[in-house]
Amino acid sequence: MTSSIKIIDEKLLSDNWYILKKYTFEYQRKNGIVETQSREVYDRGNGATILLYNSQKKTVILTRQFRIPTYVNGNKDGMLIEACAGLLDQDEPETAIKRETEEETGYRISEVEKVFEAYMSPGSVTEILYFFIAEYSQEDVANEGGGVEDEEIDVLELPFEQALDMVKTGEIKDGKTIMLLQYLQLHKNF
Ligand SMILES: Nc1nc2c(ncn2[C@@H]2O[C@H](COP(=O)(O)OP(=O)(O)O[C@H]3O[C@H](CO)[C@@H](O)[C@H](O)[C@@H]3O)[C@@H](O)[C@H]2O)c(=O)[nH]1
Ligand SMILES: [Mg+2]
Repeated sequence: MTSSIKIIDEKLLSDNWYILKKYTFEYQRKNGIVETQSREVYDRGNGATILLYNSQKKTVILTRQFRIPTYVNGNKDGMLIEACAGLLDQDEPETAIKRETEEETGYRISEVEKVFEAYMSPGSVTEILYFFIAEYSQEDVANEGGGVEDEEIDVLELPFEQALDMVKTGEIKDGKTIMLLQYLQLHKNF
């Protein structure tokens, strides 16, 4: 299929933190008719996420932090359990995820395995998220984690089976985290 998109206007709605724009574009429908559409697009850069696992102990490392968007949409105390993740901030995905892993979880990991990449909210957010997994062990601890600046991140070490159960019960409700837990279940013979 050939794309025949023509951007005809790009209006900045907010650059208060990240960038929200309204795009007006010509889009050719399957029947050949060209119509003009407008969509709001939020650009907060690309990100990376990682699931740390220990094959011997059959455990994983997750994080817990306050997420205001979930609080205003039904998550009672706003706390969310997630795989470690962060924005790339101009780095390559592998460099960025090693940096975020050390900042958020305290583990300094040298070998990471990229498993896939995905648009996580393609109707409105530009972001591609790069997904990684890595083995961790006690020897990899470099600091106590918790994040940088005003971040307040708890580090959780959980039995893998318990984490999977928490997906079923709804205690884990974050898309990237569920994707990574299921990847591990499918591919790592856990
Ligand atoms: N002051 C201010 N700070 C903000 C704002 N938006 C984000 N921040 C702060 O910017 C920092 C970004 O931290 P990262 O660890 O780099 O990113 P993240 O928020 O964990 O994002 C990760 O998870 C997201 C949700 O799953 C992913 O969308 C994203 O790709 C990334 O993987 C956080 O401290 C966050 O509070 C804002 O509007 N104002
Ligand atoms: Mg983060």
